[in-house]
Amino acid sequence: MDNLSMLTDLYELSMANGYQQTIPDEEGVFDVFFRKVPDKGSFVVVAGLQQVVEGLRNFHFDQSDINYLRSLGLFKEDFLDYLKNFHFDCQVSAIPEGTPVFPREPLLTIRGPLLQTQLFETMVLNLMNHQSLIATKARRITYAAGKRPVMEFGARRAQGPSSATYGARAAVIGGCSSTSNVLAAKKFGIPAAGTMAHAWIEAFPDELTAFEKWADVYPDTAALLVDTYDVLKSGVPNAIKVFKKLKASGHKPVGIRIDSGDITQLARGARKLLDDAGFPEVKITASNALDEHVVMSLLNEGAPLDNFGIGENLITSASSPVLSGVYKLAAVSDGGKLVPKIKVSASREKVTLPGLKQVYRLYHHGTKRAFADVIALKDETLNDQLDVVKANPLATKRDQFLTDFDAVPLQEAVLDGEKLKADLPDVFEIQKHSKALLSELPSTTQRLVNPDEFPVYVTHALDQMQEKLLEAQGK
Ligand SMILES: Nc1ncnc2c1ncn2[C@@H]1O[C@H](COP(=O)(O)OP(=O)(O)OP(=O)(O)O)[C@@H](O)[C@H]1O
Ligand SMILES: O=P(O)(O)OC[C@H]1O[C@H](OP(=O)(O)OP(=O)(O)O)[C@H](O)[C@@H]1O
Ligand SMILES: O=C(O)c1cccnc1
Repeated sequence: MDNLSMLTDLYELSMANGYQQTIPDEEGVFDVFFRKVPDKGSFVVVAGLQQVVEGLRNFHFDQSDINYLRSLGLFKEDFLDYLKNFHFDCQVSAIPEGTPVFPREPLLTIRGPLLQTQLFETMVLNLMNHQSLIATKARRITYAAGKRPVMEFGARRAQGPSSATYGARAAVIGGCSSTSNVLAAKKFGIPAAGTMAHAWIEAFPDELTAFEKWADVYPDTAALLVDTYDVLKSGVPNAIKVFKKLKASGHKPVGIRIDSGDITQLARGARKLLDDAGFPEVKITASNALDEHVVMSLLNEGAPLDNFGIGENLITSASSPVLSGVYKLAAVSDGGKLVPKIKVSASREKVTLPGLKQVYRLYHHGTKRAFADVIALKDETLNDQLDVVKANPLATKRDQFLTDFDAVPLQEAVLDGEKLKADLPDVFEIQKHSKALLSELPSTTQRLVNPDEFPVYVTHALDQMQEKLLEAQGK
């Protein structure tokens, strides 16, 4: 990945320069979390950690960066020297990619020299907000598609090259099976997949010739686009002619793609024509501005579809295009001792959780059925008789008592300085991990429309720490 150190908001550098002149030796702890799930869903599929780790390990400023920063006339030479000789010296712990996570949970925590930790905010949020957003959207779409593979087709509509490429990675984490984006396929070991465009059909004198020429070039992988002229009167009958020839010469016909019109009606008609011609194995792919709702609607209508190709609505998360993850200070050292901190806000909902923390997923004892998450102080041990408080300050009946559970910590150590402390699995391993954890959530939490909220609690100790800090602020 490119060096992203300069992809920062100016105020991070201004603060870091200021810390160096005022409290140069203090330590800081920052948490990444979000408050609102896109698309009124109940969870986010967290993603982007691998790029965060690469970004942090590769964090440096070259001479041209230093020259530019000097030209702003804001920074002391000592600070520019510090940046020039930058040496990453923080500890990072994080919830692994692919994990379904909930509002207010610390997804990633960075502890280290305050002026360093401050510098990472923009880059970390940029990477995690984007990939988590697209992984979450992809999970919604692939959930709607059930077992039918979804190909990611969005590169042409993504908001720029990096969104196309890292978006394809996130799409696979969220359940897509392949991508048309060759750069992403190469970079992340994703199967590269695709069919043909209307241009190919239009480039030949007629549709049948176009299909025949394609089949000559790709006899074993031909998936023919059948909607350039008329799906049922021309596209599918011509495809069948070509499939018959392919079969006669020992090849296996693969599929057709429908990219316009009423997909259910057209897929039904196409399926009948293919079956009647002796091609029940030929697969039907649908595309054309699909999203989770259209996919669900097509399948509810009984459309005989085998695959989906999905671009713009997936790669831009068009229906809900922002994940507002934040990076908030949880503690600062004072003379060597960490002091928990909160951000006090006019809105009670926005008050942050102080201190070093861990998130636990709670399972009914001896089962794989998750029923709640608990955010605790890092040095707490959770016993099996647990008084907790709902993490959402606006919730009613906040106090709860939990028992008879197994608690699994979610955050794990990832970096100690530049030293990697955790495995960074490949995208399909992450996808597998994600599916396994999703299957542990209640089905009512998993559904797309009006899902049940999954309870997230904080321990009494954490709640009390927050209350004390609020009182100290006169709140
Ligand atoms: N049976 C269906 N149920 C629900 N939505 C459908 C169905 N068939 C198609 N759609 C979706 O309806 C939307 C509009 O379809 P429409 O056929 O009007 O597309 P279009 O883009 O206007 O067609 P064209 O590509 O020919 O210009 C697309 O998102 C498409 O995926
Ligand atoms: O609709 P999406 O989910 O983004 O899927 C990708 C679309 O990209 C291609 O169309 P193209 O960009 O050539 O234009 P079109 O919309 O006119 O078919 C393809 O035929 C799909 O329709
Ligand atoms: O291969 C395809 O069919 C494809 C790729 C990108 C966009 N639309 C379609």
